[in-house]
Amino acid sequence: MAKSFLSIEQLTQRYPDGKGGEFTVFENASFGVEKGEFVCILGHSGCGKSTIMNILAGLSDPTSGVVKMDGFEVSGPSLDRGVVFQNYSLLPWLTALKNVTFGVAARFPQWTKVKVIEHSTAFLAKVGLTGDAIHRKPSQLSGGMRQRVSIARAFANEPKLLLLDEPFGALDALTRGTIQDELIKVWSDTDQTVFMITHDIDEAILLADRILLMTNGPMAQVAESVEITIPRPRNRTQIVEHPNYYAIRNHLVQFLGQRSADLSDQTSGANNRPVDVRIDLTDMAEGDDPEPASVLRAVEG
Ligand SMILES: Nc1ncnc2c1ncn2[C@@H]1O[C@H](COP(=O)(O)OP(=O)(O)OP(=O)(O)O)[C@@H](O)[C@H]1O
Repeated sequence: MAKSFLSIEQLTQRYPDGKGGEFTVFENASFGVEKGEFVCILGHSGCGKSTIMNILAGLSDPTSGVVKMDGFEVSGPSLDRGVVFQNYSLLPWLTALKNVTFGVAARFPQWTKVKVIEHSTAFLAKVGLTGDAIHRKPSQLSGGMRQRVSIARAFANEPKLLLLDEPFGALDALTRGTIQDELIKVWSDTDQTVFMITHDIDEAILLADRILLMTNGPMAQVAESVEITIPRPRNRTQIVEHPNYYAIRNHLVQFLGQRSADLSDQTSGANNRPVDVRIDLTDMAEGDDPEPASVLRAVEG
């Protein structure tokens, strides 16, 4: 099997349990992400999503296992991997524009100052920030605007991989919807590879090419990789009318409501890969029996 652009190989994370022993967050987790893919990861609180993201970012080392990007082992943070956290993490003493140019100038040291500003301004505009707003400091911006700056900053650096850790978690539903649309727009313009943590099933279906489902911890597993068989461009109001929408949604709800617990705390094999799940009602002829078994094709990955 050809190696993926991002290859997570037999990742194990154990932590001290506070009683002299240790507990295993996940063991031998293995999966891949292809170049240009948008992958979301869903799972209950504490299953290890942020731990995986921190390892992918190079911010922490796993107990064992490796992550390879473009064939090279990830170790330590790098401008090749951009991270957007829920809490914005902007530099408070710099304006929105300077928060973006700061990273762009470091990423592209050969660029002129004018080019850095043009590039950064263009990315801020992609997320709806123009005019006076880009010269304000984070404390003078709303939460939604700050998160737009974070997203613009991350994309403007053109990292090979963008890691988004619940980037919309702190936003109200309306702002969240607008910024999700902007995120899709920037992503489709740039063809970045994105790995995103979310707790929101509908957000994941709207944004992702594929959703990874984690069982509950300890000993969590990335149990399934669910393909989102809904064509792009997707629109939040029309997507719900697609025949696959509720079939996929019900599958995810069922996993998180039941199977994530049923499958939890199981010892895992040496190479613990998710099962590929493809749900597509559109390739059924009219009059076919819409039994889940006939539309749900699970293939060992
Ligand atoms: N540095 C650490 N030391 C000890 N235990 C840790 C450490 N970091 C995380 N954990 C534990 O590892 C497990 C996984 O944590 P993690 O934050 O990755 O989960 P998560 O799926 O991202 O949760 P949430 O959705 O609530 O953010 C939890 O039980 C957590 O308490």
